[in-house]
Amino acid sequence: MFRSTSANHIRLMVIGEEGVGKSALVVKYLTGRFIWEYQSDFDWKYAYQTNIDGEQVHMEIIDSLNMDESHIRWAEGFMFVYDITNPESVQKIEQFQKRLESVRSSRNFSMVVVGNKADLEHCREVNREKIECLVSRLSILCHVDCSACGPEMSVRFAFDELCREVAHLRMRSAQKRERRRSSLSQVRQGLKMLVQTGKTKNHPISTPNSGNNSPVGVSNGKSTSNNNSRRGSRFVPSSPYSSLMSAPILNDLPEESNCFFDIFSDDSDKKSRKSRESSTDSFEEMAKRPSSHHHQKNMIGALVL
Ligand SMILES: Nc1nc2c(ncn2[C@@H]2O[C@H](COP(=O)(O)OP(=O)(O)OP(=O)(O)O)[C@@H](O)[C@H]2O)c(=O)[nH]1
Repeated sequence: MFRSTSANHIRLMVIGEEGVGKSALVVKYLTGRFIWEYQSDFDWKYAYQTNIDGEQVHMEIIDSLNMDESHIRWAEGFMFVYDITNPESVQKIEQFQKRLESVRSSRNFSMVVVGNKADLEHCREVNREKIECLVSRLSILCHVDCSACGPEMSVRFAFDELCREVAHLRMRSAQKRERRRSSLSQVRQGLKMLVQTGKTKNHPISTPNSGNNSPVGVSNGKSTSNNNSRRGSRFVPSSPYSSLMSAPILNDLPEESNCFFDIFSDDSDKKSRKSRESSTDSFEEMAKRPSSHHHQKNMIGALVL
C-alpha cells in the first residue's frame, strides 16, 4: 500500500487539549517508554522510521500545542487526543475538525481519535457510547482507547492506523486525479477531431448559440435545452462523438466547475475564455435544477457541437 506513495514519507500532527497526554503518546510510540513529565512550551517535531505492514515508512510527527495554520497545511494525518477522565477535553473535537477543514478547504486529510489514559478507566468520565456516536457522525474512521503508560500495542496501533489512513487517502486522490486527467484528455481529443472534421467538411464550427461570444451551453442554458437540435444536427453524426458523449466527464469533474473550462486550454482567445469563466454561475445553476442529469448531458452535447 505504501509503495504507491511518494517515498513513503508521511507527515502527522498530534493535537488536543493541554495535558491530555500528547507528548507522552508520541514518546511512547517512538521509544516504547513512558516519561511522566515533558516540557510543553514548544511544538516538537520528530522524525521516525518504522515498518508498517512489511514496508518501511518515514514519518515526521509534530506534537503541537497550538493549531498553527502552517502545521495544519503541512500535515496529512491528524491524531486528536482526549483524556478519558476529562470530558472537557473531548468537547473541542468538532471545533478542531472544522478548523482543519477551513484551513485545508476540504476533507483531504485523515484523522484518528485517541482516548488516552485508559489505565485510569476507574476514573472515566467520558461516556464511551457518546464518543462513538460523535466520531461516527463526524465520519472519523478510527477511534482507539490507549494509555501512554500502559502496553505499547494500542499506541502503536493508533499511529500505524493513521499512517494507513493517509496512504489510502493518497491512493484515492491519485486515482481520482488519474480519472479526471483521462476524461479531460478524451474531451480534448474529441474536440480536436471535431475541429479537423469541421475543417475537412468545410463546415463552420457553429453552435446553437453562435453569434454570441459565450461558450456553448454555458452562457444562458437555452441552447442546452434543445436536445432534438443536437440529435438532428449535421455536426454530430457519427461514433467518435457518441463515445465522447458517453465519457464519464461530469461525474469526475471536481466540484469547482472551473475545471470544466480547462478543456478549452488550447483556446488562445482570452476574451472568450473570460466570458466563459464569468458564466460559471449559470452552469452551476443549471446543474442544480431538478432535471440536472439531462441538463448535464445536454451541456456536453452542446459542448461537442
Ligand atoms: N495516568 C496516565 N497519565 C498520563 C498518560 N499520558 C500522559 N499522562 C500524564 O498526563 C500529564 C500530561 O501529559 P503530556 O504528555 O505532557 O500532555 P500534553 O497533551 O502533551 O500536554 P501539553 O504539552 O501541555 O499540551 C503528564 O503528567 C503525564 O505524565 C496516561 O496514559 N496515563
